[in-house]
Amino acid sequence: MSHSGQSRDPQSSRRNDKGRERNRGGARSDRPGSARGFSATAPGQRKRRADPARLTAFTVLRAVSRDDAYANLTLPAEIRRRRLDKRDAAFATELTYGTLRGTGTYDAILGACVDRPLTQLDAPVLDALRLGAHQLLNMRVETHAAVDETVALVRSEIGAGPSGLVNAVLRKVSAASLDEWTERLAVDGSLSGDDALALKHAHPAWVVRAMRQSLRLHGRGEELEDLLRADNDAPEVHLVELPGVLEEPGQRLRSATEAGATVSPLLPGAAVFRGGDIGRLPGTREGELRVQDIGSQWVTRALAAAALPDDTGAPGAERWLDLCAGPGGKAALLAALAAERGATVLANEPAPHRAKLVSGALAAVSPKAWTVRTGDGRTIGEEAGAAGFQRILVDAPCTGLGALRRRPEARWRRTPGDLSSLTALQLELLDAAAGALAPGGLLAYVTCSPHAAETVIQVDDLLRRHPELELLDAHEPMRAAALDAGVALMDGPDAQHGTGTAQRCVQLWPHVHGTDAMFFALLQRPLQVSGADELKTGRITP
Ligand SMILES: C[S@@+](CC[C@H](N)C(=O)[O-])C[C@H]1O[C@@H](n2cnc3c(N)ncnc32)[C@H](O)[C@@H]1O
Repeated sequence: MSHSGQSRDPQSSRRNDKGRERNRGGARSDRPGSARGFSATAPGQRKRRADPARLTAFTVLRAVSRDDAYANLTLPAEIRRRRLDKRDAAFATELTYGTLRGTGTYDAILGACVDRPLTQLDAPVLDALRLGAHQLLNMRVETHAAVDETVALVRSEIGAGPSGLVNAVLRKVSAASLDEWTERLAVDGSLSGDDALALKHAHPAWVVRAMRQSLRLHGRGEELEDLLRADNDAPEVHLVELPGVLEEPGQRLRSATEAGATVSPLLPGAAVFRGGDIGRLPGTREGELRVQDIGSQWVTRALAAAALPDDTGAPGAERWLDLCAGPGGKAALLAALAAERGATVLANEPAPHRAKLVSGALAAVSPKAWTVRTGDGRTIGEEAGAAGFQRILVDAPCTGLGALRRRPEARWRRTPGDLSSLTALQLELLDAAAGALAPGGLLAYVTCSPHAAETVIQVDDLLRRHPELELLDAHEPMRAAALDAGVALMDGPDAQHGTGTAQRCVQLWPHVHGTDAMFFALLQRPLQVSGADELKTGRITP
């Protein structure tokens, strides 16, 4: 298991108790298991104050396990509240994200070092142990610093009582490297195949199996470990300048590049930002320059780029629909693209607070181009009218297994049980969207999950229920929307080689495209639907 880039070579350099890196030179005193690596002072006499970065990480870990909080929202607020400087903020981020991503594996290791089931430990103690285990096994923190600082954290935040236990357990953890631990546990537990990979790469075994199945469907059966590794890397930050909203197009992207961003060779208007304060970039406050994964940008642009039949017979401007719009990332780009060609977008979202976010996201685009509806997407037929919508985006609620890099705790929160309610909702939303399509209209089905049940199987089921729909080759509009390097990704050595339905859909992957694992299928309603098809879909009764 590797987490962010800084933990690749744990022996090359180490961090001192403040998390500052220092060269270890030839000294081996802090090698795991070496008695000289530990503080000679008894836990009861050591320092009592926790350092701010670890305290920040611990506070977020507690919020995640106690309140089901989202680390990607809680951590920045906590960093601001404690006024951490840049280095402490980076250290706190790695501590928090790494600990959360690795939770399942660290729990397996801690389980082997504690003389009782982990469920019998107080939750704050368990969080502190996980934090210590991450420093020992996956960061370049000196062993004595990882143990002493975690014990200090426990003393100041929980009390002196458990500090002896935490000290003893972390010493046991430090006796082997992460690879040694995972090998030992795999042997002891007779783990093989996906279960062993799950432990090694810190993914739940059901997620590993789902990833394997999906990769196979898309002709990438050999790439499982590459994907699992990529899931444990910190994602790059991608930016988009909304098209058509500036008097001087490209102006916001230019200032972003002057501040260190690199223009993306994949898509127009996109850039990659590898560090710095995004909020300071001109245009972010106004929403003209937005943070958005390139995968999200790509599928949105592809829906806009896909060709409609020459004459749909529809009078007036095209009507587009974003059925599941909250919080509005794709809606903003879609509306900007719509405004450029005189089309309008109806952005629908049932949760009122998320609908507000959608309005906020759309604020940079001419208000003539969009409307927000707060309502259940399954009742969208009310808005479709006789003419229907020419382009519909169904960016459905899903397990989010394609965005594991961004939401470090998500993999341990999701369960296979979530799939049945989500796939049922996806099915109903797709039916509603199919019913709202104009003749010749296009329906883009997008998920931020590569799970077969939410993607290819869902599309196959949709085609069974709606035989009038045609599944188009989604690669075509992806090429049309892309710059040369993006086209090369669709066609070159990295192109996918799936079969059947999977072959006509696009599945993006973090380890191939550097994006979230976004799925994109494109379906079209024919200009004229036969009476037999209408009968089958129940749109007319015999
Ligand atoms: C994957 S997110 C959409 C992300 C969004 N398109 C973006 O790019 O910012 C799915 C959205 O579907 C919404 N949703 C949940 N149930 C829904 C329903 N019955 N009808 C329409 N949308 C629904 C959720 O509130 C959530 O905001």
